[in-house]
Amino acid sequence: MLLNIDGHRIYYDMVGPDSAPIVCFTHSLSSDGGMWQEQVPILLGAGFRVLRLDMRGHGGSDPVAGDYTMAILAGDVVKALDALGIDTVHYIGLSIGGMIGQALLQDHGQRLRSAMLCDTLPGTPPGSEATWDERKTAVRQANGLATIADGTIDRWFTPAFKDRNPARWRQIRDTIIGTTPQGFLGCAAAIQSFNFEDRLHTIKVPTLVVCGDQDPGTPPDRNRLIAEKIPGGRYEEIKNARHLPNVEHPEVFNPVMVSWLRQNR
Ligand SMILES: O=C(O)CCC(=O)CC(=O)O
Repeated sequence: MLLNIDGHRIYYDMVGPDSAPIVCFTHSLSSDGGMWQEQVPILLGAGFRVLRLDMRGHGGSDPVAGDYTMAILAGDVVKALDALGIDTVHYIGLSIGGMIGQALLQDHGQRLRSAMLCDTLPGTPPGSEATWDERKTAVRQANGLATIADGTIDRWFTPAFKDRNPARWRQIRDTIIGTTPQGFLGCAAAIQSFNFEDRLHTIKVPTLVVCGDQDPGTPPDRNRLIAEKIPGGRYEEIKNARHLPNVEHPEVFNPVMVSWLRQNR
């Protein structure tokens, strides 16, 4: 389904009973709401309603040209909630979804009942400018993400997972390649220019931070720091997982998620 937000269409998917508390998911850079498919049936079974939003230029959402900021991307989430008539949600975001989550926690905290931030960062890591410039150049030159897809998959999944579930990682690789260059470049610019570290202590919403123990791009120490700086923040690590622990080890991730949501229901 599509929502018109300021003239561009945002794709969303909402399932579950009208009266149930809503869990709102946002995804990582160059993925889409499909990265949460291992979580949806579990949440429906636990009595929640599930909303998945595709970021601009990702999945089924229209690309918008130019550089984005975390505030702009958080604004898309708030406008989508407004358009759907939703007051508050339990928020779960991974990677850039977790960065958008920090923007929401700081500037729109009244819309969140709880937050789960996964495999994310509190700010642009020092020294990462060149890495992001290289990825952006590769995407611009190829006018697409095909040339960065294999490197991305290797940061996202362990070799053991790739052996165990080739159909799933290939599906996610195809989603990476299907991401629009504008969506990737706009979001990459947002990742290159944000810093929430100094304001994390102002957050008042219950927050859990989760990270794969082998995540190379958004590593455990950066995630633990976010939990330490948020008053009452909690931290959990998923063993033997890289950047997408919800896909790599749903049998560990899902009980952590459901237990967290039940505590804050
Ligand atoms: O995946 C994201 O949303 C941004 C952070 C990132 O690039 C991590 C990675 O791909 O290793």
